[in-house]
Amino acid sequence: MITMKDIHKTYANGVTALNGVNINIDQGEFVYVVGPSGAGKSTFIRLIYREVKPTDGTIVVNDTDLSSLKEKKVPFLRRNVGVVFQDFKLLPKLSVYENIAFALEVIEESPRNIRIRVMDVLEMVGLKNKARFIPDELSGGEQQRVSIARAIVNRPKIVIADEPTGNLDPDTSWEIMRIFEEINAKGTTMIMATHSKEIVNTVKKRVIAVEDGLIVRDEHRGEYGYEA
Ligand SMILES: Nc1ncnc2c1ncn2[C@@H]1O[C@H](COP(=O)(O)OP(=O)(O)OP(=O)(O)O)[C@@H](O)[C@H]1O
Repeated sequence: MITMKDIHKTYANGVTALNGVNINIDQGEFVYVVGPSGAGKSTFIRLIYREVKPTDGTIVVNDTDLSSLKEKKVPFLRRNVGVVFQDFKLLPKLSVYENIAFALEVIEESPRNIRIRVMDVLEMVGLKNKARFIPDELSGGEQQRVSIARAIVNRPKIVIADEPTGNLDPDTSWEIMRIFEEINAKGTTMIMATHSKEIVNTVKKRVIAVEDGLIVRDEHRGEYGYEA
């Protein structure tokens, strides 16, 4: 499903973010990526949707070797990898509905299918009644739910979330976690980088800890393991 072999990443400025990462993540797993600031968590996550290319090593995602993937094939990879960001990254001038439909319009889904699928995911995240709102008219938690709906509308095999609750209050963060658990329960792999000790120690999952560009711990039903 996701395999990294001896992955190294040194950015153009000479900073080495990953320094020999080996990992295997199976379809349907729920994985937290934890570690101190600057440890390499975002770099690890960005490799999976080819936002970042490794300097060395091989990475295979959904049977595709990303090391040799041609640039023009990257959009095909991204159809199977939904991404959720800390700052939502919604298009401010488009409605909730349009923000989500956009992901399907680019792959030329029929208008009828688009309508059905957008309303389905809006129902799942509890925002059917806000389809015509623009992002500014929503709370942070609601905006994050829209971005989750956008990430799953293509029915990807993997959903990646980089600090998805970083800008949200605790109650809203639990709502977001409930949605991620529901997505995962349907067989989607969930990979989430987080600094939330409370979430990791409450909703127990596999924990991968990254420090200085290396995986230093990998435990099923693991603990956060750092001071919050
Ligand atoms: N685009 C980039 N260009 C140059 N250096 C980068 C780039 N992105 C990250 N880095 C550097 O790589 C190292 C790892 O960064 P990364 O963002 O992966 O860490 P992180 O664990 O996600 O940190 P945080 O918890 O603060 O988000 C850091 O030293 C960072 O400054």
